[in-house]
Amino acid sequence: MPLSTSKAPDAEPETILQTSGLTVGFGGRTILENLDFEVRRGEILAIVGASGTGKSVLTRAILGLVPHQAGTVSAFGEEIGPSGPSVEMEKRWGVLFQFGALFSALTVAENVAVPMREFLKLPEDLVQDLSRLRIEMVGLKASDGDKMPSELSGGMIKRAALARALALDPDLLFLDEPTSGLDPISAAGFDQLIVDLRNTLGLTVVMVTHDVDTLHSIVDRIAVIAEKRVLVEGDLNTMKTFDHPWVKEYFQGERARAAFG
Ligand SMILES: Nc1ncnc2c1ncn2[C@@H]1O[C@H](COP(=O)(O)OP(=O)(O)OP(=O)(O)O)[C@@H](O)[C@H]1O
Repeated sequence: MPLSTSKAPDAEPETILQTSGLTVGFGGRTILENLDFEVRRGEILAIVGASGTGKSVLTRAILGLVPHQAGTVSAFGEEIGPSGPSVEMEKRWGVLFQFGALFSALTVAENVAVPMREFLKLPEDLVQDLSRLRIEMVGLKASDGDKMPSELSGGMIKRAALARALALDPDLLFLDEPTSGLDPISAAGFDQLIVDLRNTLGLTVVMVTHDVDTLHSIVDRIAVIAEKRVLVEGDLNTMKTFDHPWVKEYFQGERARAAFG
């Protein structure tokens, strides 16, 4: 059953993120070549592809965490120069890493406060209030803010990491396999949370995922990475009719049929 995905009314298609001719490689081995990709304001876009095709490399190249050899990356209408994204740009996006990447020696609330302390000069009581707000926004209890990451379940770790990704009230959210390791009910709950946040905060969401239920229930558009580029992009129906061995197996294979019906 698809989740409620109604969009904010002002979601005019507008490119918020774009790569043009992007080429990324390591030690003479090209992973992505001449890759064109765009993300429109307000959408939930999923990057899918076989293991090792370069989905994480693409997001890391966009975030400026790995260098690219050719092409351009632009975010919010501004090209990211050779020295990587500006601080102003970094403040406009939040990242949820695959395993949460919480600081194990800090409480949940302290983790959420890290970006605020790094980027904003706010009085301490405001930082604490904002951290609590973010924690509640992702469906955790305010009292969970006092817990250490080691005391959290897998689902709570994802939510705590999401609260930290939302710390600076970003426009754009990157999620790396957000539902991996969650049971189906927790995964569905997390998917609904992402939709709700997109709708209430007006976020744009880019996620790397292998979760066919997520693709079915909340994603607006899908970009398939294969053969070092975006092989095809579009909605689920486009994927279901695209003639390529991996795309066919992924979107029309047994597991896909179970999810897509
Ligand atoms: N820093 C690096 N140095 C050298 N090779 C790298 C580096 N980062 C990634 N690679 C290589 O790039 C290729 C793509 O990796 P990437 O992690 O993007 O795959 P992926 O599509 O995200 O896979 P998965 O679905 O399994 O997470 C892999 O062959 C990987 O070994």
